Amino acid sequence: MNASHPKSDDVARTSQRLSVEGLRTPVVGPYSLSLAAGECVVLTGPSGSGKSLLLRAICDLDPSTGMVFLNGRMRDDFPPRDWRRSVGLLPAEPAWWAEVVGEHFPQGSDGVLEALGFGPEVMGWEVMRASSGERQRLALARMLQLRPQVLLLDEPTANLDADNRARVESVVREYLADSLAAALWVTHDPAQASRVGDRELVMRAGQLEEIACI
Ligand SMILES: Nc1ncnc2c1ncn2[C@@H]1O[C@H](COP(=O)(O)OP(=O)(O)OP(=O)(O)O)[C@@H](O)[C@H]1O
Repeated sequence: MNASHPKSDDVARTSQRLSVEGLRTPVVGPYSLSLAAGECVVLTGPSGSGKSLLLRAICDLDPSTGMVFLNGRMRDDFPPRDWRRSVGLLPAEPAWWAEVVGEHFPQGSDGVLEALGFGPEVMGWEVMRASSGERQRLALARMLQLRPQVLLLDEPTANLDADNRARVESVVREYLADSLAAALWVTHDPAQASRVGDRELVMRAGQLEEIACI
């Protein structure tokens, strides 16, 4: 093997916000992909094809083999808590560890809650009184306050009407532009894929296929 290969691999990884190489769990993979700074890549594919499991594996919530790099640094070199703060997962059904919304926002709101359609009174709400669509938007705001460098978004607008869908799309696009974070955005909506995606990856029969976004 040519001795220059490892170095050129390092250069390629460092130039990407996220690099995934041969990532595999007992159920899905191996998958390889990369996300550039500021880029939004949409992930589509049939129900049950493994999109959510790929996001969980990248975030390190499920055991996996293969390699994942953030800005060229290997996932194994990060304390697990730091990895999960830097690579934020917004699951389809987010978990809540405190009863009142404000407890999840110790620094208060930084404007994201307002941009997502909430008034200041939301801080006093009990989480369980929020609708599923409200909880989805609250979970996005909670994740963004940690300033992640990669967003893994699992159908983040699945429960939303058109106005709130537009709010979420706009908040995420602005966040990526401001912070140069990258996003992997799972959607079943072709119109949304072309609105938010810079590229599209389709998961089909255990393969990731790249198609151009229209
Ligand atoms: N722990 C597990 N062991 C075995 N199979 C699993 C496990 N968890 C999920 N699966 C299966 O893996 C497949 C992929 O699930 P996944 O949730 O990733 O699909 P998806 O592409 O996100 O689907 P959807 O678009 O419906 O959300 C499904 O068939 C699911 O039943």
